[in-house]
Amino acid sequence: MIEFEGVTKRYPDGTVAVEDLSLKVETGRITVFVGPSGCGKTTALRMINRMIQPTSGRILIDGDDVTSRPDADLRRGIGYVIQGAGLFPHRTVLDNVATVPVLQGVSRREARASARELLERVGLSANLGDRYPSQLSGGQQQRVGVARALAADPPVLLMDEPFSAVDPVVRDDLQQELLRLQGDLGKTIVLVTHDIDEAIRLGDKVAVFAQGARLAQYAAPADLLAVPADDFVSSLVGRDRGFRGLGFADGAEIALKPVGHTVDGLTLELDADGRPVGWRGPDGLLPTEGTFSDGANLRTITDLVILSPAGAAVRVDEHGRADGLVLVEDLAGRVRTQQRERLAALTQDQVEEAEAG
Ligand SMILES: Nc1ncnc2c1ncn2[C@@H]1O[C@H](COP(=O)(O)OP(=O)(O)OP(=O)(O)O)[C@@H](O)[C@H]1O
Repeated sequence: MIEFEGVTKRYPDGTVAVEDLSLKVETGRITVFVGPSGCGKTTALRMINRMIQPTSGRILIDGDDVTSRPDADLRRGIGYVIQGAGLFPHRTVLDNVATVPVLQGVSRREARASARELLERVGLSANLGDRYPSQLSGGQQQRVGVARALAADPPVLLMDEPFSAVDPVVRDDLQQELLRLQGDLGKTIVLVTHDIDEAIRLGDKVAVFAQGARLAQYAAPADLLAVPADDFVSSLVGRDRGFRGLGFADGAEIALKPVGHTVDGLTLELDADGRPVGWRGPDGLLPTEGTFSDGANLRTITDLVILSPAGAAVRVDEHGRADGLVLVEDLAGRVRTQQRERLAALTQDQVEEAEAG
């Protein structure tokens, strides 16, 4: 766990970038600092690895004050990824990734072999290893930046706007890749972004900062969407928060209708193996517009219901065979209860937090 205890940073010109910040970052999870430009996100992040010294207060990693260890020793356990990757331009990709392990005494050969594996891990083909950073796309460079930060296998990873220099499509890929990687690695990640959608997508918990790193809200993304703490958070979270919140609601508990059910004169037609072909009705065959399977969230299912000519989403099993239908009314029933459940869970969490001190 990383703990900020009453941390303040006042720059020499008098600017108070962070004022009395207290916050606990959970081990093995992704915590996102989000907020408008200049609110103190980067300053707060860089105090963790002591690139910036707090004016007052303490930061503890697993109970140890970060000031109790030499900088080099501290940073060995903390990977750092920045916007635009910050790669060494005159070193090949492989050597960029191998830099820190070589500095730590790992043989060059061994470090390069692990670097190759790491490149594949972050979704790059190992044969890009001999190129120089300028010979890669922005998204590829960013992946190399992540590989380099992971090379020393640090338990903590700090990421400062890691994906903001790339276009939205690449950004989407990189975000997905980070979530996949984190599923394998379980690092303690602190990620700074000004993009609330990125925060909601990536964060296990999101710290919404106002000016001076004042914590406006610190909550799971689903809770930020369901119950923004104040107008500031509400305006940052933006529109459609109810609909976006459905992305965090499990679709497993929706009542299903049998596949043979006729909806508005339309019946689901199946092929010989039981896979959906389309909706058969008086006007011929209409498309199903997609299917969902176990694990789908309410947002996905709602989208399918809206797109379906029958107003029904088709569920399929692991072989692609239709095994149930979700009709508008069944969806509505689930949507009705899910916000109530979320509010009840929030209240329960608050009670437990209060009891824990
Ligand atoms: N070295 C410095 N000297 C004086 N003021 C600084 C310094 N670095 C940052 N600041 C100021 O501290 C405040 C917080 O800056 P910081 O970079 O932490 O914000 P941020 O939330 O990361 O912003 P952005 O999203 O624009 O990067 C800003 O008002 C900034 O101008």
